[in-house]
Formats: sequence, structure tokens, C-alpha cells
Amino acid sequence: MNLLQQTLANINPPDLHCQQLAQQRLNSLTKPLGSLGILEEIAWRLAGIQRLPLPKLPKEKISLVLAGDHGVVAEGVSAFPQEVTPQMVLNFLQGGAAINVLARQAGARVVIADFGMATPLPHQKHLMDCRVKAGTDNMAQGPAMSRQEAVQAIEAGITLVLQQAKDPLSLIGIGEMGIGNTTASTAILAAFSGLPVLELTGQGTGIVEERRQQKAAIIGRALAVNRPDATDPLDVLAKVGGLEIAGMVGIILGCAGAGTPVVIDGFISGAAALVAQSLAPLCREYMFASHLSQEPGHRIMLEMLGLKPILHLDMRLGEGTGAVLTFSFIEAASRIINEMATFAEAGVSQG
Ligand SMILES: O=C(O)c1ccc[n+]([C@@H]2O[C@H](COP(=O)([O-])O)[C@@H](O)[C@H]2O)c1
Ligand SMILES: Cc1cc2nc[nH]c2cc1C
Repeated sequence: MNLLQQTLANINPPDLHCQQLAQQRLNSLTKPLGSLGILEEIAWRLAGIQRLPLPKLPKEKISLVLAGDHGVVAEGVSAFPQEVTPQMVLNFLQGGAAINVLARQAGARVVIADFGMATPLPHQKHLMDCRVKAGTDNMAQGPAMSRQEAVQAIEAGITLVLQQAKDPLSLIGIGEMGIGNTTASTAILAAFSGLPVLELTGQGTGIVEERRQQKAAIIGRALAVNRPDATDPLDVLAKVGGLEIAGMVGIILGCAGAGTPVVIDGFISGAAALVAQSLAPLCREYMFASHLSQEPGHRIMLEMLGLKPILHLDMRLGEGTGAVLTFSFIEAASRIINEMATFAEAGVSQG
């Protein structure tokens, strides 16, 4: 068995008994029933994931940020040039990007990995080398990558979880950097949903309406040229996906296999989540959706995943920024269930 198959075989449902015990405790705490809304749902879901009636605060918070390039940028689908991918990776390594600031705020460690930028950076001590190839091929003309390359990138993502999150009580956030990756993510969503491409296509880094329509036409062409099989997630990922997207699929599967909660970020990690769910439906139980991105397809993606976004901040940055912002809400939910007094303990009358 290869690492992907082993990981898929390791994914179990969360512990329902621990979930129920957590729900009972939440109902006994000094507040009207259900009045802490989504925080309560986070607390009982975390109990099921950690297999503990009382979930623990994360031992370590980690933001895994994956970089990759996209051959389809040759079609003019992004507002920015491809060289921005390595330039931003250097910015991440120097601590000056939004993800660095928000991770410092959240007390999280940031890990940056190159899954296949078009031009590799000269050796950087703190950059993980998970390169599969020098960017994907142009999906408007043929498959973005081979099936083997997609599996290699997924397995590199699984390995990253095994190396970086040894304690299952860690909390993992995922994020990405890749000029052109909203095009790949939209194609993945269109392949799985069958919805009209124009409805799913957004502005990405900031293209104007005319270029958004051209971007939708290019995604339509990529789907027509490649004919991805929606019943075969690896086929969809290889034909119209991306290397960093495949890496995030691996991280999600790796976290689900290890029983570690994983927070997905915006539209691109959502596309990875769709592929992961399609490979292993149970892995959605280990995911938290951090925020609702401004990309129009993101709401549909989250509905397909059955996940509720915790934050609505009109963000569309990526990098894992929404995911790390959500860490404090997950910690807050864990504190609530552990630290609040019950009606009996506080001598408060129940309604
Ligand atoms: O996270 C999101 O929802 C999101 C929405 C739009 C753009 N992005 C980021 O912008 C880049 C992709 O945009 P584009 O226009 O080049 O496809 C990539 O680096 C993403 O991290 C991210
Ligand atoms: C500057 C910049 C920063 C980003 N971070 C994630 N995607 C990005 C795209 C651009 C263009």
C-alpha cells in the first residue's frame, strides 16, 4: 500500500460518544441552551475529533502555507504576474506578509513549503522542499499534471503533517500562494458541481469584469479539453488542479488520518477540501471552515462540504490568513466547555 492508500484506510469517524458527552456538558453550563451558537458546535466537534469528552486546548498551532505555480497564467487569467509567487514566498520567509502578522497574533508557527513554483528560489534554510515539478502545465491545452504527479504532491502533503504535527492535539491551518490558482480552484468546483462556470468565476487577485468573463471562457475550455471525471477525484485534481492544491489535499487527509483538526482557509483550500472529501467523505468531520471568501464559488463549495464558515470578513487574500484568525475561536470554544460553571455549581436556577 502506498502512503495515500494507507492514510485513506486510517480515517475513522470522530468519537460520537465523546461528542454526546460534550453536548450534555454544554447544555449544563450557565447560559440559555445553545446561546453560544457556533462556539458550542466547535466545542462538541472538537471533543469528537480529539476523542475526549472535554476537548483540550491545542498543544501547538501551525499554519502550513503551500506555494505552487500554474501554467494557465499564460492565458492572462490573473491580475498579477507569475513572479509574484516566489516574491511572496520570500516575504513569508522574512516575516512581512499578512500571514506572518496574523500568525504572530494567533501564537501560531508558520511553515512554508514549495510544492512547485515555476522558478525555484535559491536555497532557503526555512523553506520546505516538496517540489514535484516547475509549475503545472497549461490546463487550457491539456492536463495540468499527470495522475502520478498529483499523487506525489498529495503524499508530500501527508508527509508534511507527519513531520510537523507529531502531536494529534495540534491545530493545523492551511493556506497557499500561487498566482493563477483561483482559475484551477474554479475548474475543480465546476467539475464537481456541474454548475455554470461564469457563476463560479470571481475576480481572484482583482481582474475587471471583461477579464473575468475571459477567465470563465478559459476554464470552460480547460474542462472541454480535459473532460475531468467527477467520479474520480484524482482525475479532476490532475487535469485541472494545482500542485499546492494537491499538497493541501494531502494535509487534510493526513490530519483526518491522525485525528487532528484542520482549519481550511478560503477558495483555494476549499477546492482542496472538495477533492479530499471526494476521496474520503469522513475527512470533512475533521475540518473547520474559517471564513467566507469573496470568491463567488466559495459559498457553494462550503455548502457542498456541509461546513459553516465561522467568520465573515470580506477577505480574499489566501495565505492561510482566515484559518489562523479562526484559531482563537477554536481555543475560545475549548475554554468555554472546560472553564464555565454548570447551573448546579453556580447555584443558578434553570428555566
Ligand atoms: O483565499 C481566497 O479566497 C483567495 C481569493 C482570491 C485570491 N487569492 C490569492 O490570490 C492568488 C490567486 O489569485 P489569481 O487571481 O492569481 O488566481 C493566490 O495566491 C491566492 O492565495 C485567495
Ligand atoms: C501581493 C499578493 C499577495 C498574495 N497573497 C496571496 N496571494 C497573493 C497575491 C498577491 C498579488
